[in-house]
Amino acid sequence: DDLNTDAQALEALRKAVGRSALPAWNSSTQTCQWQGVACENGRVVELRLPGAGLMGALPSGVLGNLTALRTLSLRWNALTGPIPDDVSRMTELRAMYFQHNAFSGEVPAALYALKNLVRLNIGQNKFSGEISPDFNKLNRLGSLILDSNDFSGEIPKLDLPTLEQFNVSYNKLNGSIPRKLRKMPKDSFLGTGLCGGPLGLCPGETADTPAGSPEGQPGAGGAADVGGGKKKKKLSGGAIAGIAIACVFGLLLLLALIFFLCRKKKSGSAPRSSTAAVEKGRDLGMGPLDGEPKGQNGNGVHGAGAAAGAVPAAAAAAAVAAKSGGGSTTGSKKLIYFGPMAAAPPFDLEDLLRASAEVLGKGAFGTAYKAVMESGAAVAVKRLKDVDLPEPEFRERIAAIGAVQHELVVPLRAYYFSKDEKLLVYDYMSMGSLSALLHVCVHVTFSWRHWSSGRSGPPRCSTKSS
Ligand SMILES: Nc1ncnc2c1ncn2[C@@H]1O[C@H](COP(=O)(O)OP(=O)(O)OP(=O)(O)O)[C@@H](O)[C@H]1O
Repeated sequence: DDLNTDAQALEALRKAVGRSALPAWNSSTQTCQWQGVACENGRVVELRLPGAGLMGALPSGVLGNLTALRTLSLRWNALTGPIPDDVSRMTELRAMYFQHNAFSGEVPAALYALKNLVRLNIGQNKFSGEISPDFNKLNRLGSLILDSNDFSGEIPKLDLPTLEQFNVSYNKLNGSIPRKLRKMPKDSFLGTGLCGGPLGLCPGETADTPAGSPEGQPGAGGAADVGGGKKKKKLSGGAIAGIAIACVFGLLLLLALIFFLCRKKKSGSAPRSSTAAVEKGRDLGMGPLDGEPKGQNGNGVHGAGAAAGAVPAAAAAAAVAAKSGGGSTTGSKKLIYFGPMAAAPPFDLEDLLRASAEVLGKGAFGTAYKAVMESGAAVAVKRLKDVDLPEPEFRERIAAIGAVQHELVVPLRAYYFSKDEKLLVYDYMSMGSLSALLHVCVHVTFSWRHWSSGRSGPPRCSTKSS
């Protein structure tokens, strides 16, 4: 490997393709001074013969002897045939410019041995076959120009980290542009059947297909999947709206279900007591049996509208009791009377069931109702709550109360007992509550003049002034 060897190679090249084009190359002049030749350290390092009128096929075993060559430019000539295999010996080659010739055949495997190649331009020739993935071996390439040839098939996955210029335009290529090449401009791929990247979406590809996926997209012309990537489809706006509506609807349904279950649990967990019976009465549409006292001002005074909203509360309670099978222990489902009334009961349970009722007041042991029966007779019914005595004991205690006879004690006339319902029936006292009279009239509207005038009868209240 010396200049002499280089000179012989150049002379052989001239004879093969430039006999008429390179008359100045003769032995009378220094090799390094020949047209297009540049030397360095006694070796030919550059051969530039662009548009020199070279014709024919490159001879084998010639270029390979230029082992120090770094730049080989034979562009714009009429060179034909394949690139000879011995180019692999030009291991120092940095730049190869073969564009605008008529080279043909496949790119020889020998070319991929030129590891130092930075610029390779074999565009505008007649090269054919597929673009080899072996171009990846030329990992110093900054420029790879393959345009205007007869390359076919798909572009292989090329991963050339320093590649800045790439052109495969006007070849018979198809399929998807590989991921790493999609950054190249559109001009790099014109006149091909390629898709993706700067050329727009491939069939079946969506706008948000990640950069890593295109290699997996089917190419135009039914090309096979070359990358094994996965399609990732974006949800449409309609689908997102549908999902959102479904979520809201599902949430509402869930809330409704929870609400329903809570209510069911609440009603289901209530103890089977008079309170439960009241709730049952409500469920039966009997009205507010155990709410705020109606027709009463909170101190036991029956107001003008006392009867408003009257409901068959006691009757309802009794009915509930009867329905609940509460009389099972007695089997009678009857009112039990005391004293002389026991012989000739003025009304029975049925009458009480049909009576309309209004709440008089609530005490510690239950609620008192005024029950007015169809006959017009009125009684006060105390509906006991939380009294959980066995029937014999209850009867015994009530009998003791029923036996009390005193002019200052409201007589207990009858009672009803069942497991879930216990009613005490008293005479109805129509004069109102002493407590109310004391608290409202005495402190607020009691008239001393009225009192001192010596008029008879109870002091009257002025609801207006109170
Ligand atoms: N027999 C009756 N006639 C007229 N009104 C009555 C009668 N019994 C009770 N009331 C009215 O009903 C209110 C409540 O009576 P209730 O007996 O429930 O009160 P309480 O004695 O405080 O109750 P508890 O003994 O359960 O604590 C009374 O303040 C009164 O106004």
